[in-house]
Amino acid sequence: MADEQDKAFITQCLNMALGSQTEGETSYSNSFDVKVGKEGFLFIPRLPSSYVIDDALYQKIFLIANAALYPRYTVLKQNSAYFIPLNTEDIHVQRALFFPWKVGISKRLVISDLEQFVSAKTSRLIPIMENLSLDYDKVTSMAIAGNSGSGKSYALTYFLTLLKPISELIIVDPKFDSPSRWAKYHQVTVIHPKQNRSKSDFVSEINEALSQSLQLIYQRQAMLYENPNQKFKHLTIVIDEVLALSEGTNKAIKDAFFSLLSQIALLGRATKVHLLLVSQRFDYNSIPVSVREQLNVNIQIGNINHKTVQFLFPDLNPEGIVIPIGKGTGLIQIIDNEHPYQVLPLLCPTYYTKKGIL
Ligand SMILES: Nc1ncnc2c1ncn2[C@@H]1O[C@H](COP(=O)(O)OP(=O)(O)OP(=O)(O)O)[C@@H](O)[C@H]1O
Repeated sequence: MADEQDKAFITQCLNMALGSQTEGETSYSNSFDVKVGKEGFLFIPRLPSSYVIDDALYQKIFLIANAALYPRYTVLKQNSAYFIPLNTEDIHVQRALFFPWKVGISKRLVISDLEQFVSAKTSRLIPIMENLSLDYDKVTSMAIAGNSGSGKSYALTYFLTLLKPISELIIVDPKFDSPSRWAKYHQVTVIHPKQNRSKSDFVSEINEALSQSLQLIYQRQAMLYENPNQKFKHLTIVIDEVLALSEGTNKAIKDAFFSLLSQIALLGRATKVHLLLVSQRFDYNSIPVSVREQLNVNIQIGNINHKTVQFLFPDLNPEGIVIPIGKGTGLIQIIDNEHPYQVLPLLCPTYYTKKGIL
């Protein structure tokens, strides 16, 4: 019954708003039909039609439906028209445009005591929103981007706290700020700049740590060669403000830094060595393209527009995605076998913790 209501509602919205896009044709003239399923809805054009079935039509339907179905469903933005074949012999209606959705809208997690939350957690999943969790066994590299004040450090502290029980951590903190304080409190290794040392010296120290991690990858690869079922403990290399490392650094040292990052991003997957990178933006100055291509959790917080999403979501036109208002909000994309291709509105968790750690 609910499906019938949703179908009637979507059909009505499309009839009224599509107008010029379908050359004035509507479902009343039998020019298209709508079908609702669990995973999304179908727009079934009746061909031949006087309108063109192309990306522009697909995006227009997305815009109309996503706004009309908010907050009942979140229609998942696709980069281009999503065609599916239909199981019929009738050539006029053998294809449909598919609009996948998630029931409801993204909801923020609010955690009243972060330490207690972490110690009470039994599964290895990392909760991100009320209906979204991350399986760390299935991802290798993560990136958090956002303008100043958007909530990157706050989100990073959350991830550090949740990762600590499941992963060894090496933290690089060029700003000598909250990650260093967090690391001191939790007795975790941290590399930060020191007063009497130069910038290049600092990046060399990071390269040393990256090189050791790469050695670990090689050792683990050799172990996997002997026993493919070998299990390893996660190791995460966390780098805050990556952009700060490449600016004003001696070229040879910067090149070595980029090369080490690339190798770790490429080879870390099977050997459970991860990168967690934070930066205002991820242009080609901050990380090599090959690292960007390996990222499988992309988080952009703060301002969301064509310009800000161009590095982490190069194919995405954010138009029509409802971005929640508030601190630590934006977009998230998880690329693994479990989640279909999707970019979701994100609200980073809000948590409370013992005073003085942040
Ligand atoms: N998810 C959230 N829930 C509640 N408050 C948040 C959230 N995210 C950020 N904030 C608040 O917003 C403020 C700014 O966040 P934060 O310092 O993490 O920004 P930033 O992106 O790291 O900025 P900068 O690059 O200048 O360091 C913080 O004081 C924090 O309390």
